[in-house]
Amino acid sequence: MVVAPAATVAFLGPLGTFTYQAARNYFGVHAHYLTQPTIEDVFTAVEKGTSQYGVVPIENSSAGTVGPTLQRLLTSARNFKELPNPIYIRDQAYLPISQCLLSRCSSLSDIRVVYSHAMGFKQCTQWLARTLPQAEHINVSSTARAAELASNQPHTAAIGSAVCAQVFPIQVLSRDIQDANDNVTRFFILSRTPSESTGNDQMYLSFTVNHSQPGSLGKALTEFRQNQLNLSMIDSIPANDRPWHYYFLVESTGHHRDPQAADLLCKLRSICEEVHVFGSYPYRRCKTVESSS
Ligand SMILES: O=C(O)C(=O)C[C@]1(C(=O)O)C=C[C@@H](O)C=C1
Repeated sequence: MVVAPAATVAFLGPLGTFTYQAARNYFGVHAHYLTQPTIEDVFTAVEKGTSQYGVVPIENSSAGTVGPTLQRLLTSARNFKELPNPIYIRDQAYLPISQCLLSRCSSLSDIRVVYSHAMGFKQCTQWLARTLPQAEHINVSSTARAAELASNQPHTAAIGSAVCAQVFPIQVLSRDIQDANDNVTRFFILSRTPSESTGNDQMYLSFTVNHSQPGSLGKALTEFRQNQLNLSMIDSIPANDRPWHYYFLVESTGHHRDPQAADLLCKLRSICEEVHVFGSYPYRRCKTVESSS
């Protein structure tokens, strides 16, 4: 019997991050997990072939898009031709997020410093202002890294998952401290091979336009409507080599190899600059507290 080798999966570490939980839910217990210090390193591991797959957060239902993921997607698009192995987004996964306050302190009044990932702080802004107004906030690379730091230092706490209390010597002081009831993060699954069309997909792409031409962005977006493709997300990132020039990152229905989407891409290439497809992936509906009630 030939046993298929376990998939290798790079994720934002250390163990205990929400990204790790999303990766475990998606790839299961038998995959080989490779912890990475930053989101950028997850991309690099897939590009270099150190890992078959990568898992990165893309957006949170209350705190919005994850800047480092957008930025790194764009870097890989701009270096596409030089990359030995271009990467594709090939699937997506959702994870409900319950943020906890984790600490070695037994009382909230002993806490002077709180560590977390920027997205963790954003999700708990009101709770922190109400409960720990005295505490300094320090951004670190992930919520589990925050828990690791707080587990080694007195008078500190971390915002992160309850899972961190199983990984580091730290206790859960408060649970569900996020401001929104329905708190969900969406993750992209990266690989060096694109996915096949399923007939019900979404795709993610970037382009830039001639900013001196009035209506150039409007014209590009109208093409999606004319091809019956429904837009679900649009972000803009400043081009660091051209002040006041932007890249637009757009998600819509469709698979880039389907006729309607291929026709759209053809039109976009004729009216926009630097059109790049990051990949297509099956459309998945996210179950929220609201939609299930
Ligand atoms: O720091 C973590 O635990 C992560 O997995 C990153 C991340 C994010 O970037 O959004 C993932 C889910 C939560 O929204 C908070 C943080």
